[in-house]
Amino acid sequence: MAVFTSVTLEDLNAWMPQFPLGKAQNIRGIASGIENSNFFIETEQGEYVLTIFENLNFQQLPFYLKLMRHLADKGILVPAPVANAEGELCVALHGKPAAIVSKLEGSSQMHPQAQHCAEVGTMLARMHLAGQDFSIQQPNLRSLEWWQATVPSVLEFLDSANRQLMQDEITFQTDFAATANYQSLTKGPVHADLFRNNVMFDGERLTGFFDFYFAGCDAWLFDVAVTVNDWCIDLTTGELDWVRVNTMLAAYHAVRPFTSAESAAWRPMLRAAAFRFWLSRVFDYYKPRDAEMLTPHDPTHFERILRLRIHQDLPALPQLTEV
Ligand SMILES: Nc1ncnc2c1ncn2[C@@H]1O[C@H](COP(=O)(O)OP(=O)(O)OP(=O)(O)O)[C@@H](O)[C@H]1O
Ligand SMILES: N[C@@H](CCO)C(=O)O
Repeated sequence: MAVFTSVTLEDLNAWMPQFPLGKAQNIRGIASGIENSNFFIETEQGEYVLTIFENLNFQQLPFYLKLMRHLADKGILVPAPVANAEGELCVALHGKPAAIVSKLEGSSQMHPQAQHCAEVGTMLARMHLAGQDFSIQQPNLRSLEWWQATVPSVLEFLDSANRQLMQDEITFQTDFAATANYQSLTKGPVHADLFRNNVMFDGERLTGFFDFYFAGCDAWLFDVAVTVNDWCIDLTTGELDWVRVNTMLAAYHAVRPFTSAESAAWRPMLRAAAFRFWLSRVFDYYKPRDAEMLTPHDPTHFERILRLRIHQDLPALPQLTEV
């Protein structure tokens, strides 16, 4: 179970008076998740989620929590962090940063149909637009700089074909990031990890995006590519399902039209999105932070997706019709 730091009801009630939620009546550890310790808590004001951050620090967290607050205030369906009496969203618990956020209704849709992809595409575009006037800048901490620093540390664990693929791709992505095409892409706060397990649905109704702790300022198209690479594929082969891709892209485009620069960058960005998760999964697999507690994700899944995105035919991004 992914609770690295345990919290009893007594611990919680000693800490809770600073929040306007009354007494906590129950606390339950959440088994899924590999980054943080998460709990459902029942308070006099209803159910909330308590997260203890195992890897992020007090300097990094205001970006994520204030972004969620900003988006929630603009009507984007995301968990709303609760401030304490001093107006702080992030407060130490057992010496680690912790936050309370609202609990989303519903559950993850692990077998999405086109309709679910449309809902995700629409909310993603709305989220990008709503984040435009967010004032805090923090880079995506899992982008090019992290890739460049991390690749050398994992090459020794790969066979020669994968070592070659990883070296070729980091070179390709370094060159791509230096192009005028890449530089001209619209950037802003992105979720950067919008997988099926980070979105809640109640039937076909999307009830929220969550787990913003890989968010950062990056190209909006990177967010679209990460999302397509998880929501619109056959999970066993990594192949794109063109109906789901086209439905998600059309829904996004109807809210925030894609630019011609984004069309030109689509394939490199799908590759970047696959590479990011191949690398982080290889890293977590071979260099786990705590080997006993983490159940690493399968790295070969994204190696397969990266190989496909380099060569396969791709559905084009929708374009504005010229008049
Ligand atoms: N605001 C929320 N509302 C409802 N459920 C939530 C909320 N936040 C987290 N959960 C539940 O807790 C589980 C774990 O949360 P989360 O995915 O954020 O953990 P994590 O450790 O960051 O995991 P990972 O990085 O592996 O996705 C989710 O799958 C979801 O069931
Ligand atoms: N979504 C990531 C896990 C970290 O959030 C993955 O599937 O590798």
